[in-house]
Amino acid sequence: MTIRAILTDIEGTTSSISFVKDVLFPYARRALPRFVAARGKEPGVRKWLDAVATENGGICQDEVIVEVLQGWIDEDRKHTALKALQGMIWADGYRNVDFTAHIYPDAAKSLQDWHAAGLPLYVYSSGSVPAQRLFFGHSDAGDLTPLFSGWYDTEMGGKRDAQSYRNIVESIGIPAPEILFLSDVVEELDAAREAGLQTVLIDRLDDYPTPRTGDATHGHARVETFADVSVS
Ligand SMILES: CSCCC(=O)C(=O)COP(=O)(O)O
Ligand SMILES: [Mg+2]
Repeated sequence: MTIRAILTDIEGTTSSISFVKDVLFPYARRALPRFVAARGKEPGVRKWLDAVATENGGICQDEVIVEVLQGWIDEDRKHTALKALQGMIWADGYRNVDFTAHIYPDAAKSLQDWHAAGLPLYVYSSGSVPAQRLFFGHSDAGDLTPLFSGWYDTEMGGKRDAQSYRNIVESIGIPAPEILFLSDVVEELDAAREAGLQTVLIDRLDDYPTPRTGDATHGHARVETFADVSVS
């Protein structure tokens, strides 16, 4: 089947897990108390803090909300409120050039080649859409945001839920069998396949030192870099 669009995950797929875990998450964890104290009253921030408070029995003190959020960072919770707040915090880091976002060179090259060939590219990540734009806007390969036609986060639903991919397919407007989804997580690929998308497991040896072969691939095509993703 022809591929007419590509949907890609970020962490573990275009970019290393260690950048997210060792740079982005600790930055957000450290900055959270000051960020909440400085901006906690802004409606766009308050709404997410209140969502966390409600989910935790109606906590009143911001200091406790911060502790809950820091616990979620430690657990790598993919919670929409946490992801939205992290995105706002990382904006400062990118602006101050405290870091640039890691992107595997093969991913940057293939994304550029596919875009040049006229293939629409989309992102689906647990990171919030603003965080995704910052990420690709300040990548090691420069500003890659012009390559993308659309951005999706967990406001479309969880990444292991087939309905999320149906929602994205409807938004993209291309039939599911003509969209290729790339991810490092087989459960995400399972959900995308259930929704009718084509799938490829990106199995990066830097992130997953033991190659996932046989049953561990759940029958998804497997490659180790974007250079081996076939789109024709
Ligand atoms: C683009 S924001 C940084 C990554 C992040 O917070 C995250 O949760 C990434 O999850 P993914 O769905 O891209 O594996
Ligand atoms: Mg991932």
